[in-house]
Formats: sequence, C-alpha cells, structure tokens
Amino acid sequence: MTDLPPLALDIDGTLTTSEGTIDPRVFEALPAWEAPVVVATGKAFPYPVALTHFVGIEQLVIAENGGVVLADEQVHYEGDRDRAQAVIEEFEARGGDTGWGAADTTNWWRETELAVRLTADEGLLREVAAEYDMEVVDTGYAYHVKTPGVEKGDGLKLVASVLDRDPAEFVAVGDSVNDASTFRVAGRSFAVANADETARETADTVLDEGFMDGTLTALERVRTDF
Ligand SMILES: O=C(O)COP(=O)(O)O
Ligand SMILES: [Mg+2]
Repeated sequence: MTDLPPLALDIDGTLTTSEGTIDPRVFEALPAWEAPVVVATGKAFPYPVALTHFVGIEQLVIAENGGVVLADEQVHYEGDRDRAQAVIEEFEARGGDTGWGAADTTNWWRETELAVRLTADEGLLREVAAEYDMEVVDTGYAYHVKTPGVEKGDGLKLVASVLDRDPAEFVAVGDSVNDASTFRVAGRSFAVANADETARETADTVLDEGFMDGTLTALERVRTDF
C-alpha cells in the first residue's frame, strides 16, 4: 500500500451543504486524511484559515482564487487589488451596486481581488471590468473581479513546490469554473454533482453525488485505489 495522495479541496459547493453551511462531516473527514489537505477557495484569506484552525488541519491555504497562498508559514500574493477597486468604483459611478451591506465582510479582508454579489448587474460589471483589462468570474456564489491569469491552479503549483511535491500527486475536488485550473494541475480531479458546466467538462470524473456527499465519495474512491 502506498501513501494517500494530498488533496486540494474547494469550499463553497464542495465542503458545504446546499444551504451554504459547512457540512459537519468535514470535521471528521479532513483531519482523518493521512496526507496534506489544501483548502483552495475564492473566499478571502481569513475564511479558509479559520476553517483549517477549527477543523484541526495544517494551514495550507489558497484564497482569493490563487491571489493569496499560504504554505509552510510563507504567504504569497498575486493580483492587482487596486485595479479591482477601480473597477468597483467605476461600476458604482455608473449606477451599479455590489449588493453587500455596510459591513461588507465578503471584501473586508480581500487583498488581491474583489467580489460582487450575484444580484448585481452582471452586464455592466463585465463591461467596466473589460475596460480595465480585468476578468469577472462567476463561481455561482459571487462575481469575482480579478486579475486575468491569477488562478487556484497556480496556487496549487506553489503549495506543491513548498511541500516538495509534484502538483500531479494532488487529487482535487470542486464545483465551479474557479476550480478548473486546479483540476488541470492536479493528477486526478472530481466535480461534485452540483458543479457548473466548466467544472464538469474539466474534471476527470463527474460524481453522481452533490456537495459533501460527492466529496466523501471522491475521497472513498481515492482511498480504495491506494
Ligand atoms: O468565493 C466564491 O465565490 C466561491 O468560493 P469557493 O471557491 O470556495 O467555492
Ligand atoms: Mg466552489
């Protein structure tokens, strides 16, 4: 029997319930995995960091879609937050509304990109972002205004190199377009049943089970093969 492979797991849609809460089985399954577990998310840095703390696993984090990466006590940044901010200001100047409340905890700690609520005017947001050569990614949970080329997959390459691993050793599980780059970098990839079209097309395997049921199925399959 060989060692289990390291994992790269998305949060929203992958470790959550359909209501968007963390599935309680995360608290058993992740610490029980006898290999590194990287949490790779579009959310701001504190969210995955807090998750690793409360779940009780090592701080191996890809946040902001690859904009912020933490491994072995080193933090790396990619992406132009000021440019994302300029997009948001212009979007608002043209009547757009980011849709968050006054205490915007979605963006409060963001360092490399900004997020806009799905209720916002997508056409206007895309129009303004294009004028600033910025990208808008719809994860199904938010629109992310980000620097083109900054992706979770490159974050995974970075984490792999810090851990002295080959990125192809990783098994990735995710649900959305922002996981496609992770799927391409990892050696094996699973899209949960609730995944969007891009994730489904890019993953090696599309699971019949959604959300954490899907993730647990993927982990069982990987464990059985090792
Ligand atoms: O931040 C989002 O929009 C989605 O987050 P996720 O990458 O953990 O699914
Ligand atoms: Mg997701």
